[in-house]
Amino acid sequence: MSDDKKDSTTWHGAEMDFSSAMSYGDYLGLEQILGAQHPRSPNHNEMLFIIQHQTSELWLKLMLHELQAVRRNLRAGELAPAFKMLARVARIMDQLVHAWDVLATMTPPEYTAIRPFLGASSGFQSHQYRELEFILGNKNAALLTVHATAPAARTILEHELNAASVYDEAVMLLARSGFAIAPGRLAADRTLPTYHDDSVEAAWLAVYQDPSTHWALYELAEKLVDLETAFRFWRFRHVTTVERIIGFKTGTGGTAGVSYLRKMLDVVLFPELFTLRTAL
Ligand code: HEM
Ligand SMILES: N[C@@H](CC(=O)c1ccccc1NC=O)C(=O)O
Repeated sequence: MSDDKKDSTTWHGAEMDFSSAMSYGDYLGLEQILGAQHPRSPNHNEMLFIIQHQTSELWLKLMLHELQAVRRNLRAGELAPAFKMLARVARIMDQLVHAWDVLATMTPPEYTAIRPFLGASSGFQSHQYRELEFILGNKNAALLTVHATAPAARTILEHELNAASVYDEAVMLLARSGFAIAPGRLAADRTLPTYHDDSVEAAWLAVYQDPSTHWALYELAEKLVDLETAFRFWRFRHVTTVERIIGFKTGTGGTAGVSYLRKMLDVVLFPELFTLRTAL
C-alpha cells in the first residue's frame, strides 16, 4: 500500500480494518441490541417507549448481577465488596428514577396513539423486575403464574422465591455477629415477604446506638436504607408519571392501574431499618 493510499484510510492512527479483529459493535453485540426495536404503531413516539423499557431492562439485569454477588459476599462475611456493589445498585436505581423525566415528555394523546398496539402486555410481566422484588425480599408466589408460558424466566423466579433474600443474609449476619435473633425469624418461610421482627429491630437498634463498635453492620444498614429509599422514589415516579399519562384508566396488564401502583408505595423492603429510627 502506498503512503498516499494509507493516509486516506487512517485517522489519527485509529485501527480501521476489522476483517479479522473484534470491533466495538462485535464486543457489545450491537447488531442484536440495535436490531431489537420493532414499533408496532405508525406513531413517532413509540421508539421512545420501546427504548425506555429496553434500557430499564438492561439496568435491571445489572442490578440483579450485582445483588446476587452482594448476597454471596454477605454470606461469606466479605462486607467491603458488598458495600461497593450496594452503592452501585442504589445509583442505578437513582438513574432509573431520573429516566422518568424522559418518558414524561410523552403526552396523553401521544401515548393513546400507541396504547392500542400494546395488547395485554405490561411492565407487570417483567420477570427481571419481579426477580428484583424477590431478591430484596418482597416475595409473592402468586405472581409466578404470569410466567407460566416462559419456562426459563419461571424457573429463575421460582428459585429466587425460595432463596434467602439479600436482607435475610443481613439478618443472618446479625445472628453470626452475636446478636440474639429469634429462631423463628432465621427459619422463616422464604417464600413469604419479609415481616417485621422485634429481635431484628433490637439488633439494628444496638448497632445504631453504638456505631463505632459495630461499624461494618452500621454501614451495611445505611447502604440498605439508601437502596430502599431510591426504590421508593422509583415507585413514586412510576405512579405519578402513569397518572399524568393515562389518568385512572385500567392497566393493560389487567390491574386497576394507578390505585394498584399506589398500593405498591406501601411496600417496605427492610422494615426494622425504618422502625428502629423512632427509638433513637
Ligand atoms: C407510559 C408509561 C407507563 C404506563 C402508562 C405504565 C402503566 C402501568 C400500569 C397501569 C401498571 C399496573 C399493571 C397493569 O395493570 O398494567 C404498571 C405496572 C408496572 N410497570 Fe408500568 N407504566 C409505564 C411505564 C413503565 C416503565 C418505563 C417501566 C420500567 C421498566 C414500567 C415498569 C412497570 C412494572 C415493573 C410494573 C409492575 C409493578 C408492580 O407489580 O409492582 N412501567 N405500569
Ligand atoms: N400498563 C401500561 C402499558 C405499559 O406501560 C407497558 C406495555 C408494554 C410494555 C411495557 C409497559 N410498561 C410498563 O408497564 C398501560 O396500562 O398503559
